[in-house]
Amino acid sequence: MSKSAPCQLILALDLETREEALAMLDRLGDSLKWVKIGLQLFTAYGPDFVREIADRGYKVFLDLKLHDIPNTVAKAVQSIAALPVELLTLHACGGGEMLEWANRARADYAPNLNLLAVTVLTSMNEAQLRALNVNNTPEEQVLHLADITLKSGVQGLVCSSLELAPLRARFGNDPIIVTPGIRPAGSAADEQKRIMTPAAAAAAGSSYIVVGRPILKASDPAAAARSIQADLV
Ligand SMILES: O=c1ccn([C@@H]2O[C@H](COP(=O)(O)O)[C@@H](O)[C@H]2O)c(=O)[nH]1
Repeated sequence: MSKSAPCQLILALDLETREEALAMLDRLGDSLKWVKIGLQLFTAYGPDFVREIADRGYKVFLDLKLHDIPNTVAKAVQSIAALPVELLTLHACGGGEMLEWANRARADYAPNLNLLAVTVLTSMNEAQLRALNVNNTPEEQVLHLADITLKSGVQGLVCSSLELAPLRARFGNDPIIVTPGIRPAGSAADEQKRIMTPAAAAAAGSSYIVVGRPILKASDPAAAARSIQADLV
């Protein structure tokens, strides 16, 4: 088992406009290395926005959560291979075949890209899984989907920090594990249900924590980001 690298902060740049997003990055300064572009800004501004963020020197995590038939997902990965993206998400629920096709497209067209399979969304709890006829606990379901994902050859997982300990115990330090659902102590409750503090997530073995609103909505976003980063070392 290789030694785990230090946990890093990824900013979820979930804002309405390109101008707001760039102004936020200007406020946050140099210490931020990773930016996650999600559905909100990608659907508004597309590949040009991805290039613009990468041109500013950030590493880009493109969070599109692809979920379709294997051929369609593999072709999307092929298209994304032309972009300066380091991490890309797809849904583990698409199944092993979809994940294998996506990973083959990655290997053929973008060997430096890492794919991450989203297991159980951090906004979901056991009751919500039951409503979908999934009778596993979130932890059991994450481990089940992680087995399928890692057998497919995909490089990493997205899950909540609550599942880090059992995942690291089963799969070791090699898989990239990215954990959203990060809330500093004292944060107000919202739709994120499986949450952890930055320090606890880093200690539990997260490769990258993803943080959006606790930074974006802070009165001083740069101070909020600095305080989270200080908790990771
Ligand atoms: O299970 C998941 C997968 C992705 N996300 C994304 O992470 C950020 C979290 O933002 P916050 O404002 O810190 O809640 C957001 O972009 C989600 O799309 C997730 O939360 N959970």
